Amino acid sequence: MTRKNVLVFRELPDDQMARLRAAHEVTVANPKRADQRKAFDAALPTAHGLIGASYSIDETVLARAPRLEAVSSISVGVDNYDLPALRQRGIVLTHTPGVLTETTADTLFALLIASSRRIVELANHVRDGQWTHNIDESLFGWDVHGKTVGILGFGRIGQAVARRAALGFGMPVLYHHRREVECPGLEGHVKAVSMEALLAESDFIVLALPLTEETRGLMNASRFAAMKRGAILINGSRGAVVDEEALLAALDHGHLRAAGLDVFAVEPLPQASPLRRHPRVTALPHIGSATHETRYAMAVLATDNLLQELAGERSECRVP
Ligand SMILES: NC(=O)c1ccc[n+]([C@@H]2O[C@H](COP(=O)([O-])OP(=O)(O)OC[C@H]3O[C@@H](n4cnc5c(N)ncnc54)[C@H](O)[C@@H]3O)[C@@H](O)[C@H]2O)c1
Ligand SMILES: O=C(O)[C@H](O)CO
Repeated sequence: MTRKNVLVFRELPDDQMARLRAAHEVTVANPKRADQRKAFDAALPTAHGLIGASYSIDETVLARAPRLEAVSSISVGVDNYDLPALRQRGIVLTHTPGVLTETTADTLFALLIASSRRIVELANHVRDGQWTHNIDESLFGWDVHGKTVGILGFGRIGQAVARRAALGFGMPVLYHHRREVECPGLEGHVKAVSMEALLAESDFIVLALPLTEETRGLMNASRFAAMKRGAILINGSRGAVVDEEALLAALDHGHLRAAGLDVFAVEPLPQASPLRRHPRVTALPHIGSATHETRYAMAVLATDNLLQELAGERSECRVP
């Protein structure tokens, strides 16, 4: 088989680097690091395959990559790729659905519990030496079990959150989708409703949507106003699905009780962002899938995808 040129943004686990090197010529260069930018720019014009995550691949990058055949994203979200530009050039894009579903759902459920039971705030209370007498009700949290959770983005991750909520915590689950979704094992626990009903009836709203032109800014001031008073927002999709200023206003007016956020419009979250220190925001550094096991599984799948595509085979993880 012809050896091709593969550009890797960041070192993969050793065994996956070895698989790539056995088949192809490999360059490692991270376009986001100033000290590696030159190497990236030098390798791009001859690259047949790219593999990595969270770097924006648009027309300006593609114009400098005339030999590119396949891009393997180590993520399920593909909002940082210019899909029409890739399609127009006949470049295949693959991603890593499925292998991160359960871990990401764990993270979102952890955020949900932490936000409602004030876990981070109260752990800091102990750490800061403030636990000098029994806490009073000013530090009580709110129940999770039995409350209603509304899920926007009822795909793999949304349904995995629903399973945790319904089967583990006795929570009725609402979702809003273009069509009714079959959920084996969850019959009687989940209900498809209108967007209005989901906003009005949910104690928690969990976002597990892709970022698209349709979902950008979906959670805006009027949707926050339509949410139940005292509800909690959990965002595990992409930051830009939420209007962050409107979210801050809804928290400050007291209409929303809290927010648990794994993703932000700008990442890393800028030092000046009020979301960093807001007393009712639990902010995580985009760790939905960040466990040793899951990141390894994502690297293996992304390597499989690229090796298949460069060998002229069709991977099962092509982005349609
Ligand atoms: N926080 C993290 O680290 C992390 C990890 C993995 C995925 N994600 C995000 O989660 C997203 C979902 O991943 P998934 O594997 O569950 O994808 P998926 O495709 O299985 O699910 C997404 C669901 O959203 C639905 N949807 C799309 N547009 C909608 C709209 N306007 N209104 C209502 N529903 C809509 C789709 O029909 C689909 O059912 C990814 O695209 C990514 O952005 C984040
Ligand atoms: O989309 C994904 O897979 C996660 O957000 C990691 O980038």
